[in-house]
Amino acid sequence: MGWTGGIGRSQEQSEPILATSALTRRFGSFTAVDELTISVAPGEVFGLLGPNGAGKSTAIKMLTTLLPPSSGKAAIAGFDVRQQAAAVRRAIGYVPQALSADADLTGYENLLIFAKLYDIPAKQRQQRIRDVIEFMGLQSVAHRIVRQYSGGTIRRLEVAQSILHKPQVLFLDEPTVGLDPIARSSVWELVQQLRHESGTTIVLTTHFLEEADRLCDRVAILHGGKVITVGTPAQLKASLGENATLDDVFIHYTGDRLTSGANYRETSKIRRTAKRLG
Ligand SMILES: Nc1ncnc2c1ncn2[C@@H]1O[C@H](COP(=O)(O)OP(=O)(O)OP(=O)(O)O)[C@@H](O)[C@H]1O
Repeated sequence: MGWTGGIGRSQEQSEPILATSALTRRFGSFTAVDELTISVAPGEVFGLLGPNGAGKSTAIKMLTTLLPPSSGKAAIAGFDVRQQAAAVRRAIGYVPQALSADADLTGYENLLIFAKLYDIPAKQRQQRIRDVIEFMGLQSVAHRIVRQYSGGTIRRLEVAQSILHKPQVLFLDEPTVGLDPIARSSVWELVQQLRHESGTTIVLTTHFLEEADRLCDRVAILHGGKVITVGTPAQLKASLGENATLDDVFIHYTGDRLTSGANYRETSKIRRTAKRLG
């Protein structure tokens, strides 16, 4: 069986695979995520967009069980992120903004560590790793140390690590930050391939609105921790008028420009990531 054989998504399923209700996270008196209510259908590619500090990463951290909510609810694959965190972790994959592969190991060795972390039975590990290496097109580099990889290849390895256990929902937190345009488009091709061939539901954040427009079935725009609008890119653009772009929609709702004139925080993040990814 190849990589895509066993994920078992039921396209017809009408229940959302991810649903939140008034999900809130406060840090002291500051509310980073404010009553977030969204629902994502199985197989959807859902984008969380918003200016720096809008609450995207905090929302993803709550959904991936890394940060407890202050109030509200979230369920993934029917499991509550608070009460059933272990089951949620088995149902999800997560590629964080920070580098999650060890540069001093080979791609294969990194995958082996993740296979053990995910508790994939020893008898299945080799085959599962081989399948995922093939699926991600990592055959020619699997036995080289990660330090020698290009930024785009590191991201492919990180996605490979995160889907070894065949998650139903994959979270990608700014997967293309710091990558050049060619590497970026190879990561986005991969997202499309994952979605089409394995039916994985994908929740991503990105600063590239054109890419969100091309890839996402629906996007939610966050501002000040709140969802200010949600819809398909086509619906959101049409609501502003003919020839509107997702950039126009973004500026309309947030008064902010996302893709140019990066502020200090954004610039330092891009540089940090670019440095890490070489
Ligand atoms: N541990 C923390 N303690 C205090 N404040 C925090 C903490 N984590 C995040 N925040 C604040 O919460 C707000 C939302 O941060 P978050 O990282 O979720 O935003 P974001 O939309 O992901 O931004 P970016 O695009 O820059 O990653 C920011 O104002 C941030 O400073």
